[in-house]
Amino acid sequence: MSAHSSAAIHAPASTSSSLPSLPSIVDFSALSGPQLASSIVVLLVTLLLAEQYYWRWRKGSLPGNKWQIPIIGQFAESLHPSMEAYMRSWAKPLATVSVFNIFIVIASTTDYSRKILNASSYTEPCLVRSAKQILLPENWVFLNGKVHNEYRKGLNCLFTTQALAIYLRVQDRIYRAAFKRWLADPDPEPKPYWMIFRDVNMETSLRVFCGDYIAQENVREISDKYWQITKALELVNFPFAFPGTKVWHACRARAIAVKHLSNAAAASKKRMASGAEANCLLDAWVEEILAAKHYNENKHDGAERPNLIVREYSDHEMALVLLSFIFASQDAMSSSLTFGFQHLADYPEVLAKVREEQTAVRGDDTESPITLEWLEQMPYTNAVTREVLRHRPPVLMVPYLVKKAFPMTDDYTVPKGTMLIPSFWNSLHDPAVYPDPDEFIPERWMPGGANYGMADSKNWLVFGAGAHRCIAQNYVFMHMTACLGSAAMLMDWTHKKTPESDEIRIVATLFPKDGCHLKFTPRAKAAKA
Ligand code: HEM
Repeated sequence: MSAHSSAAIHAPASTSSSLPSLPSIVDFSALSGPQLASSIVVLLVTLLLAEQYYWRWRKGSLPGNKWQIPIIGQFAESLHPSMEAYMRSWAKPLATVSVFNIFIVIASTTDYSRKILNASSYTEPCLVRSAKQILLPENWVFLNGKVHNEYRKGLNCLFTTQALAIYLRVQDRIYRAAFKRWLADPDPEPKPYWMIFRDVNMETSLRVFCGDYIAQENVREISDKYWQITKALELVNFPFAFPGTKVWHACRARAIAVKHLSNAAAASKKRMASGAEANCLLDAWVEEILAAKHYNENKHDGAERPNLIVREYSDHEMALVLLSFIFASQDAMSSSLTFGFQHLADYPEVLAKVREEQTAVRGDDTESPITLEWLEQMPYTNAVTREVLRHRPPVLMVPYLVKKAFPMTDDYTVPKGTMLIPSFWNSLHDPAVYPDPDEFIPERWMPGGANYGMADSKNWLVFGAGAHRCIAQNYVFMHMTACLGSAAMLMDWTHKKTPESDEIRIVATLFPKDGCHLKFTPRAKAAKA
């Protein structure tokens, strides 16, 4: 038995012999009924006043309610997030909220957001409050500092040009199959497509990540169950994962996903050991590990190979990395695809330019799978992707946990334990940087446009910044540009505008409030025009 556990076992015995027990200090049995009642009232009032005092102390000079609803704070509001409420909190550079006594500071200027994202000695990523329960505490996304940087370096091999070329082949196959299904829909009326885009996106992710190592019925199962995870992605959930709560459902969904992903990792290791060709992200990863091992065993000059991955990854560890990718991508990508299709229908002049570019690159060839070389020759379609991401940034905020008091301004230090949230909407809708920021204008990214060549400008926070910036930015551009470009080439679609089309619904990320009513029809003749 370890020294630690034996000390823990012996402690109560020694304390009970040296300290008076609680009833001997406050002998409740000696109190009359009214005395007991008034003692309890005094105790409760003291606790409630202490809670209010603590709130004001943490808030300091920052704006925010003078008083908090006891215990739950603004929990009710956080259950139904709305753009209107978010906009109110972004009206000030720093705003404060409390939910179940979790003190939250929301930062909404570019300078503050960047300061937080680059303060890894003061902060660590906490995603949303329930994320550790859902993704499991050992997941690499919760690492920070040097150990995080090292781990992340080992994952860079998953997003090389060579790896992206493999993924693009898989994506092309899945989009085309989805387009066929949408075109074959006999219903003449437009219908909401946001959940359909979501399903296609999950299928794309799982096939890109796991190839054919996951059976179709398991892809379906993960996709269906994953909705439970999306629904649990509230900033702050009910604190206990009791059976029936959203977090409890999400943890059950995660267990199923991890089981299938672990099995896929094991199958990829087995297949790649026999020298097979890489067909998916897992294969590309295993191939890299095998190549590194081989190099290590055979190197003659003792030189280290750059980006060498020398260690093994267990099936479970690989599954958790894939889960983190699904977690990071599923909702954001579904949101961006939905707005991409909606905007192309609402701005026919933009769609016409996309088609012109697609035809210039592909000619009459609508059948060959899209390639990385082709994508490089599509600056306008890429500009559409960039503008969709700016106009409707799918990740509005990234919560961090303050692990050491963090001097935010000259007169305000964010206390340890605070959930500190940089938010990006204001940066991406700043009229000084993006003229007419609420308009959808892909031309701003083209030669002669206001933002041409400014992809790395200070305000471009779509993918965050600093050590935890999105690892898959190139993948995102490839995914969106390939999908929207091919759709424009192969189909026509109409968007039924409703009063809610331009309003935003928040379910983990942003979607058009009406779910985006679309109807797809073939474009065989026009494609040849
Ligand atoms: C429209 C799509 C996407 C958007 C807008 C987006 C945005 C973001 C943002 C804002 C962050 C946090 C950055 C920070 O804390 O500074 C992030 C992190 C991350 N993203 Fe993405 N993302 C997208 C798609 C993806 C995809 C497709 C993947 C995986 C295939 C992915 C994997 C990750 C990972 C693993 C992290 C955490 C990185 C780390 O902690 O080192 N994301 N993403």
